[in-house]
Order: sequence, then structure tokens, then C-alpha cells
Amino acid sequence: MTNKDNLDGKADNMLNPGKRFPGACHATAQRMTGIILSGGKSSRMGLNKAFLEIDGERLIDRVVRQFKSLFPEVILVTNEPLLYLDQDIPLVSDIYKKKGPLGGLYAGLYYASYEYAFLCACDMPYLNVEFIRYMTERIDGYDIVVPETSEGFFPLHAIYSRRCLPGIKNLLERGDRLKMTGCFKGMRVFFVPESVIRTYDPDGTMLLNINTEEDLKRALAFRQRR
Ligand SMILES: Nc1nc2c(ncn2[C@@H]2O[C@H](COP(=O)(O)OP(=O)(O)OP(=O)(O)O)[C@@H](O)[C@H]2O)c(=O)[nH]1
Repeated sequence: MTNKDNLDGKADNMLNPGKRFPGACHATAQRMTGIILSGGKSSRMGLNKAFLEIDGERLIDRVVRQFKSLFPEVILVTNEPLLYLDQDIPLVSDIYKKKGPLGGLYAGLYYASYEYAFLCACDMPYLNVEFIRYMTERIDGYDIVVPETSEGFFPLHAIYSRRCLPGIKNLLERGDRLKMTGCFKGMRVFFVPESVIRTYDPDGTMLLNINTEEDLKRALAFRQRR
């Protein structure tokens, strides 16, 4: 089965979430959905982080461009679809509202056509396509692939199987703003070690996300030093 065959089934699949494309036994980026979350409040920044610009390109345009180069299907999860109509990708909204990023992950996985999806926040300016590809090649035999450093896990830059859906649903129905890592429980998780992360990212920028004005200044300063 080719990717073209996969995409031909896409529209139907969006109406019937969960329907599998046959033959998805060996997962790579070519057999994954890219899920971008842009459904937060950006309260610390005070304006929608997705529309901040770095190098003259908005963060949302950057991640959509990079994801399109990697994945045959890219979905944006937002609760303000009117702001993103210029993006040539499917827009979906949270099914469980006001639950934070875990709610966004649930909706993205629910609508994903592929068994695996790479999840990313909209506020990560220096994604490394090669590292993302490396992560996609680690998924076989696991349900989740997530980077881990001395700072902790990076669940907003991680791969999830649709097998996580029932566990996430259970969490969302029990709590409000939940820790992303709650969904690791009972799942087979591959933790990408810091030693590997540093080979792709010696200056420590690819997992940076922007929450505040200060973070933005730091991110721009990194850019100038490169
Ligand atoms: N779909 C969806 N995405 C969310 C939700 N909450 C946060 N996100 C996204 O998850 C990523 C990380 O969000 P945070 O920075 O933790 O939260 P935020 O609401 O954007 O920002 P703050 O209000 O400053 O905490 C960003 O890409 C957000 O757009 C949500 O409820 N639904």
C-alpha cells in the first residue's frame, strides 16, 4: 500500500475516526500522523504563542511546514478554528474541553488516521526534523516514545499510539488539568536518553518551548549566537 492510497482514504477516515489503514505494522514517519496542539490560553505570554514570529516566520507556520515534510497526515487541535483557516490541514477541536494538553492529545489521537502520532506543542521554535525522524524509528514494540533529560520528560514532543486512548479518556473523566505523564501508566514507554538527545542538539535548543516574554527573548538570543 502506498502513501497515496493512504491519503485517498483520509477524508472518509476523518468521519470514521479509528478506522485503520491496513498494513501499518512497521511504523515510521511515513506511517504516522503529526498532531499539533494550539488550544491553550497563552496566559503567561498574554497573546497567542502560535502567532509569535522567529526569523520572520510564525511559530505555527514553522511547525506546520516541518510536520508536512515529515508526516503524510498533519492535524491541528485548536478550539479557535477560525484563527487557523489559512492552514491547509484538518482542524479539530477538543472533545473534552478545558483539560489542558492531555485533552488536546486525546482529540488528536481520536481523529488520527494512523496507529501512531507524533505530538508537538505549537510553541517550540527549534524543532529538529532529524531527531523527530530518529524518534519515529524507535516506536516499534512501544506505545510511547518520549525524550527524557535531567530536567524531566518532554511529553509535548513525543509519539503516542492510539492504544493510549482508553487510558487518557479515563484520566480526563476523573480530573481537570492533568499531567501529561499520567498517560504513561501501563503503557510501554521508550525514554530517549539525554546522551542521544545531546548528539542531535548540542546547544540544547530543540526541546525549548516558549511560555513567557523572557523565554522568547532567550530563544531569539540563541538564534543570534548560531
Ligand atoms: N488542544 C488543546 N491544546 C492545549 C490546551 N492547553 C494547552 N494546549 C497546548 O499545549 C501546549 C502547551 O501548553 P501550555 O504552555 O502548557 O499552556 P497554554 O495554555 O498554552 O499557556 P499558559 O496559559 O501560559 O499556561 C501548547 O501548544 C498549547 O496550545 C487545551 O486545553 N487544548
